Amino acid sequence: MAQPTNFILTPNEAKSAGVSDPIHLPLLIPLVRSPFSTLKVIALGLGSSGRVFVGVNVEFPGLPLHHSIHAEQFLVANLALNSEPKLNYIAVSPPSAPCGHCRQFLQEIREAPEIKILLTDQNGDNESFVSLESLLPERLGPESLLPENVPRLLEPCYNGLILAGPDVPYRYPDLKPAGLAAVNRSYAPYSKCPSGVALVDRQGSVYRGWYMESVAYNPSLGPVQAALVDYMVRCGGGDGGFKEIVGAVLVEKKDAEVRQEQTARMIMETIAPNCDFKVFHCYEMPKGN
Ligand SMILES: O=c1ccn([C@H]2C[C@H](O)[C@@H](CO)O2)c(=O)[nH]1
Ligand SMILES: [Zn+2]
Repeated sequence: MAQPTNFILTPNEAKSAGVSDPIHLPLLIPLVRSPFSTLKVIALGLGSSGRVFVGVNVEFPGLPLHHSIHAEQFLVANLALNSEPKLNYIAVSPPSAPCGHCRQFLQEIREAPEIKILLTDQNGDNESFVSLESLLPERLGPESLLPENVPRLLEPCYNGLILAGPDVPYRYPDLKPAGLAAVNRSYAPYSKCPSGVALVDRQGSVYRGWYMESVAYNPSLGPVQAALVDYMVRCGGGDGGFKEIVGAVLVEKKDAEVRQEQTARMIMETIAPNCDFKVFHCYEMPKGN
């Protein structure tokens, strides 16, 4: 079996792999294994901590194309799920620039216009960094709809949600607290309808991810996709792919205007038909508590 991809490299690991400068990010491309796509796209990102993050595109056979995860979106979710405060540089392979959808999704990061993107010519030569601003001028940014002080995608946030009763038992007890922790970190400043998903695999390992919105709504990343990013990052996608996932919990507000339940159930039924999928509701902790 091929070595699983290391989706997060410490500064020392990046250096050992020859990446001592962001221009060397493409050296990591041959090390990335990406089992979930026909056309493979790899995104590499250097965060402000010096860690290097990897993203791959994920396609879901049996689902409409718009449920796919772009490599750059995977990369951003990988940073968010692992508390990286800033993304400074990106390189995408095959030598290309992020598509329009990804340029838009990246806008949720504060000071996004300053993110540097590595551009290469068709031969993979003449590399140089350009700013995201130059690739997406006249952008629609979060400041169009949000006040300055609202935390942006990679900034810490806590939504103050608690689980609604009654406390129904569920066969994978670790998933409820993991789903609650996830919904509390969900980035949903536009709809104010946060959601989180926790997954468990056959080995009992728990993964989690949360809904991440875009000011343009459509490049938003669903909570199942985000949890699958965690699954890929931490176990490489598993030997049996997503079918290894045996339990899934979605936590969202009851009667939320933006509800994930039907979509999340449909995705899980398609990619992991034997998975036990449950929804739990949450509500905002009354102020003053
Ligand atoms: O910026 C892009 C553009 C496309 N893709 C993926 C999506 C799909 O899986 C495949 C074909 O478009 O490439 C990305 O990952 N990033
Ligand atoms: Zn894209």
